[in-house]
Amino acid sequence: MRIDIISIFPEFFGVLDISLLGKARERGLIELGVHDLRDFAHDRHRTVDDTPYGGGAGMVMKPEPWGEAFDEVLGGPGAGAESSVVVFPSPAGERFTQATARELALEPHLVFGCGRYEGIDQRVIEHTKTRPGVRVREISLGDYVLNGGEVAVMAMIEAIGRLVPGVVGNPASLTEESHEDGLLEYPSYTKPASWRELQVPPVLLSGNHGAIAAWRHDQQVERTRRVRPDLLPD
Ligand SMILES: CN1CCN(Cc2ccc(Cn3ccc4ccc(-c5n[nH]c(N)c5C#N)cc43)cc2)CC1
Repeated sequence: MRIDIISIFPEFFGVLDISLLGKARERGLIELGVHDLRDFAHDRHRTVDDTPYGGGAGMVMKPEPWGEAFDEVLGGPGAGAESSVVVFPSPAGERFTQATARELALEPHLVFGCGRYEGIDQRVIEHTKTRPGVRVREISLGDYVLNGGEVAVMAMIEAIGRLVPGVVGNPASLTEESHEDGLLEYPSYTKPASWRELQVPPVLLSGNHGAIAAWRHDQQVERTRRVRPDLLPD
C-alpha cells in the first residue's frame, strides 16, 4: 500500500517514522509520501487561503494549490496503483469506523487531503471526483470539531495501517478487538493473580477454554450493553 498526505503542516507526520508504521515502512509493506501544500502555491507568500465568497467568518483554502498537488500526487508514484482513494477528513463526512478502516486497508493507494482554516473550496472535492481511477470519500473522525484534518488523518492511518496484511505480527490479535465483531472487547488480565486485594476472575485460571470463551463473550455483551447500547442489534 502507498499512502500520500497533503498538508500545510507536513512536519506533523514525522511521528509516522517510528512505531508500528515505521517498521511496516522499513519492511516495504507501506510506502509513505508527505507533501507540503505550500509547495504548490507560487506567490511570494505561498498563499493557500482566502476569504469566503458570500461572506462569513474565517478563511477557505484556495483550489489552485490543491489542484496542482493532486496533479502531482495522483500522477506520481501512486499513479502506478490501479486506483486511488482520496480521503478528505471533514466534520461533515461519513463516520470513520473499524469497518471503514478494514475497507481502506485493502486499497493499493490512499491520498489524504488535510484541510485547515474553515475547510477546502468545494470545487476541489468535485474536481477530484472527475479524475480517472480516483474515488473520493469525505470522512469524519467523530462528532466534534477539530482545527484541521491532521489529527484525524493520524488516527485513520494508525487504524488502517495495523490492518494491512503483515503489519501486525499476530493477525489473531486483530480479530479479538472492540468493534471487530460488533461488540466491545472483553477485559484483559495478566500476572500476578492477586494484586492489591484484587483477583483475576477464576475462570481465566481454570484452563477450561470453552468456559473462558463463554465468559469473554458474556463480558463483551455486558460491557457493550452498559457502555455502547447503540452497537447492539435492535
Ligand atoms: C461555512 N462554515 C460552516 C461551519 N464549518 C465548521 C468548521 C470549523 C472548523 C473546521 C476546521 N477544519 C478544517 C479542515 C478540517 C478537516 C477535518 C476537521 C474535523 N473536525 N472534526 C472532525 N471529526 C474532523 C475530521 N475528520 C476539521 C477541519 C472545519 C469546519 C466551517 C465552514
